[in-house]
Amino acid sequence: MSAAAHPSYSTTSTSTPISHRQRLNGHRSSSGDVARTKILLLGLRRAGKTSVQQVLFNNLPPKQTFYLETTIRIVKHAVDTVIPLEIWDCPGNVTVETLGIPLSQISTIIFVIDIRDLYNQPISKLVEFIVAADQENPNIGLEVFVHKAEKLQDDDKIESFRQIQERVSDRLLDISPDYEQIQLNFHLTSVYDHSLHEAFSRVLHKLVPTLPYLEELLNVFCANSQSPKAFLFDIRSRLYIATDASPVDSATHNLCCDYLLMLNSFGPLYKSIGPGRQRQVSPLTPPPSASSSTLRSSPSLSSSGKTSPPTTPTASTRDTASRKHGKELFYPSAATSLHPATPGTTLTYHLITPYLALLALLPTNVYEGRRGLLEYNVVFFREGVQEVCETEREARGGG
Ligand SMILES: Nc1nc2c(ncn2[C@@H]2O[C@H](COP(=O)(O)OP(=O)(O)OP(=O)(O)O)[C@@H](O)[C@H]2O)c(=O)[nH]1
Repeated sequence: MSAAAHPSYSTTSTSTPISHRQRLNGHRSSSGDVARTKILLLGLRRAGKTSVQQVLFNNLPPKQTFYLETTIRIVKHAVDTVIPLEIWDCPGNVTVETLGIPLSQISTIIFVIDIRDLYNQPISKLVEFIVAADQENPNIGLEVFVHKAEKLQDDDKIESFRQIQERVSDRLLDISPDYEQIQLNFHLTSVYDHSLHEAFSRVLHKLVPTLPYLEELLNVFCANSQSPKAFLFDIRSRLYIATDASPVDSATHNLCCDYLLMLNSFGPLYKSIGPGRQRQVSPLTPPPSASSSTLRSSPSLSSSGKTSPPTTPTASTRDTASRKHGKELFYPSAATSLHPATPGTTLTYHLITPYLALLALLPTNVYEGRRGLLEYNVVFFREGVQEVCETEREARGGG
């Protein structure tokens, strides 16, 4: 997707101590604008830290991570999503002492460990950070990405994953039996599949203070739209920020990720044709047209037994969105049919804020027959999310 359509993820180099700000899990960044939640990427040389950051937040194709140079000093990446993040890509030799700020200012440590590296060194370094974090900031999130997982066959993968967890836990227990209680989260990841996105999304969920409100908005949307699954995605990184209460199955998650990737790649082709004249985009399922007045006819698909006349999918969303976000916006909505056979499923995409999109599975008959009501529910959902984001921004001092 073109850089103009979304705020860019900027990079600054390290490393001045910055003032402490505990509220909302964030700390005012050195640029002075907004309190950013800090995430450290730690691990030995060549573990894959920069690859994780670049693939997620700079759209680097996984194969090109091969050409990344060694990180020699901390690089901070500002990422604007539902919460403002600052991701610190640290060199392999960084220690608690050379970090430049106390761990009390860090929200989460992600320790990246190569799955084939079962030896002493990475585990010692991880344990060193866990012990320091436990003393300085017991609330810190501790996440371990057991990375490059695609390199091993399934059985070896599971065995190595288990061994790494066991060794970390043994080393911690050698130091103190109290470490039995410590909350450490292990994830199998690879830049070559969706596991990295899924793992990082789960890390992010723990950092979003407004998550329960977003989940509730998604639950209401699903109930009123007969949707079996809906996600709120960060468009550019393709991380999901929240989902409804039904369980996430990887296949659905991966499908949504791939659809976003496709839209992001083709987005510029459909870009705005002029101020205030957004082009309707539904590349795979062209919408029937109708009056936007039908959008207001009933608040909920499920509460209406009748089929509403179909309506232009973005009649209201397009207007609201283009008013709010100006002419840079494109792709206000799109949809694709997943199973053409009846009853069929349709995957829909709706832009919610400049960074966030709603992706939802819908029965095709609902999508085709009750489009107006769907759009009505999207408008409610969008207003709710925008309000939550606004509150979050004000609390962090950015609004
Ligand atoms: N097979 C595989 N290789 C990966 C993966 N992620 C990263 N790599 C490779 O690992 C190597 C090191 O990646 P980097 O991202 O530079 O590692 P780093 O931890 O930032 O390294 P330093 O900057 O030296 O600390 C590169 O050749 C990447 O292509 C992965 O998921 N699978």
